[in-house]
This record gives sequence, structure tokens and C-alpha cells, in this order.
Amino acid sequence: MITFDDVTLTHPDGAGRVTALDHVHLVVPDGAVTVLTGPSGSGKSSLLAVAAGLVRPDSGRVLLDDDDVARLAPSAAAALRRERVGVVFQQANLLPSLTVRDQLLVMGELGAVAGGRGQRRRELREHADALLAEVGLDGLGRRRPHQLSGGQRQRVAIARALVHAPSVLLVDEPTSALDSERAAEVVELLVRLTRERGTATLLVTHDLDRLNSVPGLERVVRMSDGRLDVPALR
Ligand SMILES: Nc1ncnc2c1ncn2[C@@H]1O[C@H](COP(=O)(O)OP(=O)(O)OP(=O)(O)O)[C@@H](O)[C@H]1O
Repeated sequence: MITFDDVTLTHPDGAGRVTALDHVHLVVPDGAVTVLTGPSGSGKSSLLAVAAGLVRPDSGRVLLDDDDVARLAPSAAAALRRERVGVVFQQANLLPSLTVRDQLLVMGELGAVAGGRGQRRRELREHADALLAEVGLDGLGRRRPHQLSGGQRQRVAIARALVHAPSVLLVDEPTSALDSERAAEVVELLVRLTRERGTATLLVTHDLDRLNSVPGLERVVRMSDGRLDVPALR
């Protein structure tokens, strides 16, 4: 679960400051997708950055389960992010020279042992292949990114975000590079994985109109000028 408790974030802006998040209260529960939408500049990316512990708010608490990422030192926030947070971006950001399976194996601790041999390496490959099957890419582990469609590349990015079995999934505009059908499929996949794995998923999108056929997107919050619609979800 992610809990934003009275979170305010400002940035320097010339002589003054611009308010990106203005006393935000929001709960992102486990096992459901919470959709965050709103116009450009309304504060959506700022909320994700704060949840990931990449940016420290001026005030308020940001709880990942029971840990307040807003109060952790940068190194502790980075460790928490590695262990408990999965992130999916607008572009899949895959490494062009690596196979699909190796995109998963280079993650963190897996990367360290993936260079090894024997039993452990076999287990990790099996883990990667199982994840690829889970996102609908069964048997495509040996392909490289240029041999995949945009929707398939985004699925690899989702599988990569799940390598460490995160409890929190932060997803930033995953469908903006996809046609409507592919966009709906990718979000359906996120809804299913969120339910099956029990992750607290926060999905930022401009694309709500194209996604209204997707079941399981009932929790929608809108931002404008750094504030959430009232009543905020609790
Ligand atoms: N590093 C920064 N320095 C100064 N101002 C910033 C910075 N980051 C964001 N802002 C400002 O904070 C506000 C919120 O920006 P944010 O990027 O969170 O909005 P957004 O809703 O994600 O926009 P978009 O949909 O265009 O990505 C905007 O006014 C933006 O100009």
C-alpha cells in the first residue's frame, strides 16, 4: 500500500517557488490499480517521483507499507526502491543489444549472478522465462527489442519491473506510444498482474478515454494544479 499523507512539494521558480503537489492525501491499496489523470503540469509525475523516493517532499508522509520514504536517506530510499518498487515508463527503455530474457536477467542482484554458471543461472533463466510467459511473451526470450512490436516491448518492460516481486508498481504513461487496441491490452495486463500479485499499482495516464473499455479501472483520481479531486480516495 502507498499512503500519501498531506504531501506538499515545491520547486524553485525564478525568484519564487512553484507548487507541484499541494497537500495531497491519497491511498493506493494493494491488489488494485489506482489511475491518476489530469492535465499537463498538474503534478502527476511529481507524485510518482515522490512515491519512488526519487524526490523528497517539502512536507508530509509517503508510506510504502510502513516505511516513510520521505524521511529516508537517499541511499536507503534507493535500496527500498530496488527491493520493493517496480517502475514502468512511457517508453520501454530496453537495451537494444540484449535478448528479451537478458533484459530481465541484468536487473540488480540477478545481474550479479547471471554471469555465473550452473544451477543458479538455470534457476534465474527459468524465473525470467516464467515472467515472460506471465506477460504473454512465452517463447520470445531469445528475441531482441527490434524484433518486437511496441506492445510486446512494453510487456518486456512490465516483466522487468516485476523481477524483484515488488509490492508497489509505479507506471507512467505506458500506452502513449501504442494504438488503442494495444493500449487496452497492456492496461488489461497491468490490472491482471496487480490482482494476481497483490501490488499497489499507481498508473498515470492521459489516455483515460481510450481505456474506458478496460474492466478494473474504477479507482480514478484527477489532479489539477497539484491538488487531487475531492473527495480523495482513502
Ligand atoms: N524540477 C522542476 N523544477 C521546477 N519546476 C518543476 C520541476 N518539476 C516539475 N515542475 C513543475 O511542477 C508542476 C508539476 O509538474 P509534473 O511534471 O509533476 O506534472 P505532470 O502532471 O506530470 O505533467 P505532464 O503530464 O506534462 O508530464 C509543473 O508546474 C512543473 O512545471
